[in-house]
Amino acid sequence: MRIEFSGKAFGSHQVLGPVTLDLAPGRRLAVLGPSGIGKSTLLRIITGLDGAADLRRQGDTRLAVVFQEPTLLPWRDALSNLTLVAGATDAVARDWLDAVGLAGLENHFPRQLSLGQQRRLALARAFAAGPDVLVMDEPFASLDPETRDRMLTLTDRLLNRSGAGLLLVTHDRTEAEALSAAILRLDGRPALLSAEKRSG
Ligand SMILES: Nc1ncnc2c1ncn2[C@@H]1O[C@H](COP(=O)(O)OP(=O)(O)OP(=O)(O)O)[C@@H](O)[C@H]1O
Repeated sequence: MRIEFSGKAFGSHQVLGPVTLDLAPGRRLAVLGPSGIGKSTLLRIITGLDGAADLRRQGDTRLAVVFQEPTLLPWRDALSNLTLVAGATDAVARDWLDAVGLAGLENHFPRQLSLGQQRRLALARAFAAGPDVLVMDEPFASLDPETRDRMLTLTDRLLNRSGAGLLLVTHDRTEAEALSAAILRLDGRPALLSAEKRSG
């Protein structure tokens, strides 16, 4: 899917310049840039949570989004969080719960799960929706180093298993590298995306 728009302003503040971005299954991209540059704004436009006047989408690519906070339904158990929100069948939901190490916890409510388990549930939910591209907004921020490394390994494995592409927004280049994502820098005023040259 190609996403194109000529810019995004809030009032007189021109945050983003022209953007052209190609997303596809199997293609892994990471957007890096300083705080406040417009990374979340870019992601909100791509996922349709925010608008851009002349936004054009070519191609039909299903996106699933994982935010920094797990955003689960508190009054539904783990299984229902997948079947209701992702629209997965019971069998598909159980399979993804198993893949993230939550087998046996299908009937636990989010508050009965640790924060790490809640994040894995949110990841399972995203994959259970069968996306072509997984979109992640700072999903590993605020995790302790060990949990972060486990989540990175798990995400990499699930991306391989599903064949989905990735669009990751992060401050941290080691996360992009751990997921073998090509790095796009978002920088300048208004901000522009540019591919980072690989050295060596
Ligand atoms: N709804 C809004 N109304 C007005 N200004 C906004 C709005 N959303 C974002 N901005 C401004 O747009 C700029 C980019 O914000 P954005 O949250 O996209 O940055 P970011 O790169 O994601 O930052 P961080 O890495 O700190 O999360 C900021 O100057 C912010 O104040």
